[in-house]
Amino acid sequence: MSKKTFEELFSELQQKAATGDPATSRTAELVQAGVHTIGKKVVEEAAEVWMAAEYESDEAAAEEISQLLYHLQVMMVAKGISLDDVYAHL
Ligand SMILES: N=c1c2ncn([C@@H]3O[C@H](COP(=O)(O)OP(=O)(O)OP(=O)(O)O)[C@@H](O)[C@H]3O)c2ncn1[C@@H]1O[C@H](COP(=O)(O)O)[C@@H](O)[C@H]1O
Repeated sequence: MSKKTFEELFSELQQKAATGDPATSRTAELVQAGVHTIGKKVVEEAAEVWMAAEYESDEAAAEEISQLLYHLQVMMVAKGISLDDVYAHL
């Protein structure tokens, strides 16, 4: 299992969005597709978090949560929203 922090993933995604090939990078593909496509993935993953938390194992819920966090970060990158922009509201 790969392990990275929220901040490390965000840096990686910024790099992928800037220089990644949409044919091989999911992040570059999503950023190219745009906010509408990313928004649908955010909603889909949020629903999967809810279902996994209610009906599946903690491990399954954790995996769905990781996918939601990934798609939220992709949305941030696509919009040019930084970690500090979000942390300012926490
Ligand atoms: N953490 C993630 C990550 N989590 C989720 N996903 C994507 O989200 C998908 C999960 O959503 P679904 O189960 O709905 O997948 P799907 O049904 O195939 O999705 P659709 O194509 O139908 O929309 C996975 O198949 C991945 O494509 C991720 N894709 C990439 N990362 C990490 O992001 C970094 C950059 O990745 P690339 O941009 O692909 O190089 C790497 O460190 C990756 O590990």
